[in-house]
Amino acid sequence: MAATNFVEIDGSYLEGGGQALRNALSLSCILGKPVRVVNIRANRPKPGLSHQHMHGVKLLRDITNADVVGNTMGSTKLEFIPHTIRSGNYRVAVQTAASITLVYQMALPVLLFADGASQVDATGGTNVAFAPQVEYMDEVLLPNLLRFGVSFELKLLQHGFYPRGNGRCILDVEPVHQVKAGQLVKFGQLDKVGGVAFCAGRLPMSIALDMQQTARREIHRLWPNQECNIKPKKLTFDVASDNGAAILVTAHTTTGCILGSGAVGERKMHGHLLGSNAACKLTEYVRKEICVDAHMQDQLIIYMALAEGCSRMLTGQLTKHTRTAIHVAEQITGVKFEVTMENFDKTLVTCVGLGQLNGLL
Ligand SMILES: Nc1ncnc2c1ncn2[C@@H]1O[C@H](COP(=O)(O)OP(=O)(O)OP(=O)(O)O)[C@@H](O)[C@H]1O
Repeated sequence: MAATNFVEIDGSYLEGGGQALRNALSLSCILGKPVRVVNIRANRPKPGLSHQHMHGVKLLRDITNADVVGNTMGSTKLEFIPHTIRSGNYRVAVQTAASITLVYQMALPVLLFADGASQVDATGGTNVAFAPQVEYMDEVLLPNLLRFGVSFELKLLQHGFYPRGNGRCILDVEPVHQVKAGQLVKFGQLDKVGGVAFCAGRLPMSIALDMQQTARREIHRLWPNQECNIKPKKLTFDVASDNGAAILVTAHTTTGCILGSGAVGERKMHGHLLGSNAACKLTEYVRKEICVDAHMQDQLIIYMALAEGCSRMLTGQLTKHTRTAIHVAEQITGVKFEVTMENFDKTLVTCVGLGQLNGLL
């Protein structure tokens, strides 16, 4: 039997987190290229695969009927040989608070290249630290992806927080013929500030109000007359049974840019700190007049690499996550990203994508 020709990705490069694995496997499925990822999450306190990554790998294995070696807890090496992408209804049951959105981050680009509509019903964490909150995926990622001709529908049925999880979402994805090049370079002017500040379980409504009011004060300190519609909420028991608190603040510009900034409460819930953290980051983006926020940067790289034509995004300084995503995308797709400093704190990222066609439609 002929030896498999793997593209080898070093998971310890730059950020050294799970995102290199997620991007590598998504691209592997879309391009039909076997990949081997070594040194997985080498820069994390507990290196190797954790629940979220294992569930993500299993989901991509199911979607592409892949041959997989090394998908075990703590594994630092994985070999993945994908076959044809199949549309369908998939279920991911994470028993911990591992992030549902990170599992979706892996599956969404792949399902765009399937032969029909798909659904992924997932349980796990919906609002956890170091991952996009479900609200961010819906209110920030979705409108940014619409610029690339990509859409999805996300239903949040149950919130899930650290440590128990138990959240549940359903993601519906329609396939595309091709991803379009996205243009995210004109900031225009700040139009609206919105968002949500919520708490759940035994936490009092005062925490949600604290987050909302502190965030609003921070926005008004810079722009006293700015409309600022952050909704405070106490979630009802039927949609959130455990204690949890989180905020997402969004800025919408006159040219249609949407930037987001969030914070999730951990053991001690200080509403004013969560509110000011989220709002301060957002005001920094708006003051710089960038079109793509610090977390959206790395999440758009895979779409820029796959798109037909030249995509451009104007953002702040590149994060390590973004530089890692660029490195992985360049290695697997062969496309080249160009990064130019516009100012000392603004960066223009350009990429002529692969123009990957969905051969199954
Ligand atoms: N507050 C946030 N809002 C939106 N997206 C976020 C936020 N925090 C992290 N992310 C995104 O979540 C992803 C995390 O990637 P990372 O490689 O750190 O994950 P991981 O290694 O799987 O997790 P871990 O940090 O547990 O090792 C990145 O795409 C990052 O942009």
